[in-house]
Amino acid sequence: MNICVIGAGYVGLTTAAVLAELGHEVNCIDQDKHKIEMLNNGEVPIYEPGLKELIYKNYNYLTFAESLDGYIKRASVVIICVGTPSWEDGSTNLCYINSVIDDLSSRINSYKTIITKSTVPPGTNEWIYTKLLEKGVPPHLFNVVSNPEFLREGSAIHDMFHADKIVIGLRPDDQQSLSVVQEMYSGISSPYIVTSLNGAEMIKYASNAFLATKISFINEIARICEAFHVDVSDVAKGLGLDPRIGPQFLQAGLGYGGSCFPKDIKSLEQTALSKNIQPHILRAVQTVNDTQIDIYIRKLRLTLDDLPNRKIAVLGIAFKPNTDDTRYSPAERFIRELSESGCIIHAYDPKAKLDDHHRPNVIQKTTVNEAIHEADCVFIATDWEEFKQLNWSEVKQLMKGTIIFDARNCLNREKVEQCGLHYIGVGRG
Ligand SMILES: NC(=O)C1=CN([C@@H]2O[C@H](COP(=O)(O)OP(=O)(O)OC[C@H]3O[C@@H](n4cnc5c(N)ncnc54)[C@H](O)[C@@H]3O)[C@@H](O)[C@H]2O)C=CC1
Ligand SMILES: O=C(O)[C@H]1O[C@H](OP(=O)(O)OP(=O)(O)OC[C@H]2O[C@@H](n3ccc(=O)[nH]c3=O)[C@H](O)[C@@H]2O)[C@H](O)[C@@H](O)[C@@H]1O
Repeated sequence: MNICVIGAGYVGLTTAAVLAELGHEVNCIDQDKHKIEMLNNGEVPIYEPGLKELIYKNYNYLTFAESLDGYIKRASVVIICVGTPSWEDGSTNLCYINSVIDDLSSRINSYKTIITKSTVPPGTNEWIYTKLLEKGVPPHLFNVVSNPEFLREGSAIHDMFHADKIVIGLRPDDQQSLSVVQEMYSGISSPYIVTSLNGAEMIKYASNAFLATKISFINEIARICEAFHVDVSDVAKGLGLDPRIGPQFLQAGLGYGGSCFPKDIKSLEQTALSKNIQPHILRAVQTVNDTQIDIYIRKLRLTLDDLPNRKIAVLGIAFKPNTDDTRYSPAERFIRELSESGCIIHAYDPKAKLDDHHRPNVIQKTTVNEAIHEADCVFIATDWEEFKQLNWSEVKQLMKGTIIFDARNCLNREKVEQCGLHYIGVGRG
């Protein structure tokens, strides 16, 4: 098949590379000139494990361009993967989707299956269909399909090849799109969930909201555990063995971040409010998440006297391990809030860079040892494997103080304490 993927971000690039690997000819379009130049020069603008290799392997089946011109004509399938950020009030800003519809409408001259992979609120795909009709695209030349994406950054390629489901939302009279999508994904043996356009959009939001709820739930439980000197990791283990609950997404920590959970939960909240439905759970999930960092700053103040004159090594800047993505990263927010105390912060991350708007007392170091050197406290803000594998005797030698603050509960407490260091975790008594 000839497929046009619009948007060369985390989702668009992964989709393009995976579809090329499945044997399709894929044209990936992005309005960002710099990204396209990089891709055409053999560079990949984001860090995602295995992505560079998959793109190189399929270079002959992939093209990268700034404009849809020429590519739409050839494509039978168009996949929209542009960003859907939040407006100030939390509702979804559909300006990028809107501009794609404008770009597409004047170029559709033969039948296209238009698939939306971007996360969009219920009703958006119906609106896309109507908008294309209003712009004069004849109904026999297109159909609109909702195919939300469930990949996680850091394991995006694996998640796409081994998706636990492929969700397809169709218009009621659409008889042809399901077989088009099945042909496109042939090679991926995941179960299909076929529903309406609105149904597919809701499945995506409900999934992210449920996962975020699990995280805020365990973070609230961690607060209670702390007060009763109980280790929340034991509680999570006990909870997770119940098959009705499951073990995943019960890791207490600094709270959830990233480009999706924060915006998608806000968007679903606004969607509910637009229909006069009070989303009590969604509000509580956000309240817990928004206050999680404050708890750990307060704890740090209690643990270290004279915080303004201390040096803190913060390990981790990305919102989670195995990515360079810092969008809504709890680690970056923690660094920003902690820096207001005046203490010196030496930050380190294997892949992510601090943004340019930090105070002068925040310095990014290029190795973990440089960050730790002479530190009063080491604060684990992102659970990278590199931090879990640290040699704690060597860390002790390099540090000035002895406090290891494990804000992701990812370290082996005994190993840390055996080296004469003082371990503090999240909700671990
Ligand atoms: N990042 C993730 O892990 C996941 C993201 N999603 C959803 O997928 C969508 C995309 O997310 P990301 O890939 O993270 O975004 P991103 O911000 O990394 O990439 C979006 C790309 O679209 C391009 N773009 C915007 N308007 C355009 C236009 N009119 N024509 C051509 N290119 C245009 C931008 O230049 C950018 O490169 C969002 O709706 C997000 O919620 C869904 C599942 C996972
Ligand atoms: O819609 C999206 O964009 C994607 O959002 C998440 O994927 P992602 O944001 O890449 O990362 P997650 O692994 O879900 O982690 C999100 C945040 O929650 C935090 N988290 C996760 C799990 C946990 O137990 N505890 C916890 O604090 C992570 O540190 C991170 O900050 C979902 O897991 C994907 O299914 C979805 O496709």
